[in-house]
Amino acid sequence: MARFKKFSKSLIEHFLDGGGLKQEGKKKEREGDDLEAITAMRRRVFRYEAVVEATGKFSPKQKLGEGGFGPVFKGRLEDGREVAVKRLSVASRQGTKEFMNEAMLLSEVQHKNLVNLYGYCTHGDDKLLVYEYVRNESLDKILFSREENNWKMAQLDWCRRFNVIVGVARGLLYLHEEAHTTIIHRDIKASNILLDEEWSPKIADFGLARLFPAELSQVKTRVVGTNGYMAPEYFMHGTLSAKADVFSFGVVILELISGRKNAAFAPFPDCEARSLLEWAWRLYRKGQSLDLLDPALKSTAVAEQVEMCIHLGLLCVQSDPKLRPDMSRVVIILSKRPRTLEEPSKPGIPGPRYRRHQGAAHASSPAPSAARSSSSAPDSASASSATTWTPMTPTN
Ligand SMILES: Nc1ncnc2c1ncn2[C@@H]1O[C@H](COP(=O)(O)OP(=O)(O)OP(=O)(O)O)[C@@H](O)[C@H]1O
Repeated sequence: MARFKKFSKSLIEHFLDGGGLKQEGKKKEREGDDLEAITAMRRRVFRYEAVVEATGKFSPKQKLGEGGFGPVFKGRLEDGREVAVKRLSVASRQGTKEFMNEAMLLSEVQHKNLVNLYGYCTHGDDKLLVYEYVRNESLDKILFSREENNWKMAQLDWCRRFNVIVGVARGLLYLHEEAHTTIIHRDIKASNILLDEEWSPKIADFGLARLFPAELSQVKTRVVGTNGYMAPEYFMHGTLSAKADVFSFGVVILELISGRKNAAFAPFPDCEARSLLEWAWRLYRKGQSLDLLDPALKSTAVAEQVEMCIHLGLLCVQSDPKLRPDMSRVVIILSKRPRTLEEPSKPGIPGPRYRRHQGAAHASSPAPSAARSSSSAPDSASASSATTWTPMTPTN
């Protein structure tokens, strides 16, 4: 942890200084560390012209999508590698420091269930992140835009969906407990889970991730997140712990099983629930969990596994973060499939990308991410008529 802090700070200073090495007054050991780190970093710095060429001058035809930090373009580098280039929009108000933060985090963090950052570059106001291109793109496109993704949807049978659950769990465990420092993703959702050519999941978008001091169990911080996935304690009070990711992961499990988007859940005949989580909970209590199943999974589902995953999903989305399992327990549950699991308590109500307005300090003009977000009103169950809601800005 200490090493990473030192590493980050010195590299940010180096780049903000236009590359000048501040060697004066630094200890030899630190100089060695810095030089090693800078060399590693330089290897990852792309020429702007190379990125422009790879993406066909950021051709709209090569645009893969657009998130809170700006558009993402598909490209091919001179050496043949396919890449996804995230062009951070100037209007996103993300500063050079944050850009460096994401770039450094990702280049340090390597796991088969995390998207690999090949490199990055800056050019004037332009800041670009160059990622490996993940062939089957994001889970949300497959699950929630089925018509355009018919073929991919047909490939996403139960066995593959189960593997996605397991892979994302492993990726998150790595971030929370195994990486050189604890990293809370903060924005786990279907659009941040990419699927490779073998349908293996890779967690994307560490733009919201922050270094999280291992010695603290939780910190108070600004709230950033996405409609339908945010843990209630995080969006209501800004209380962030790894259990916020566990909550979002639970939402993803239930979306994968039902094929329904939590944020766009609309009650249907005979469904009294107002949200996907409530629906899953009610079915579970009636012993009818399997009714949650996406009809597209009927022929491939393994009933016992599906039931266990629904149970696990409900444990993850419990209102009280202390009751949610941590990711190491989640991975154990998924691999050992214990016969008995504790009863889940009522699910929490996920927050939108907005938070309760608590005075002038929180008032800010809508950030592009919030403005573009499909979220609209806060969840009715958690909103009071006297409450106003402020769009969240990206972390800075
Ligand atoms: N490495 C990648 N490989 C393939 N497709 C990608 C890659 N990265 C992003 N994409 C595609 O680009 C789209 C936009 O990605 P991005 O991460 O910017 O936004 P998002 O996750 O949808 O939203 P937000 O930034 O608000 O969280 C994704 O939905 C995904 O389909």
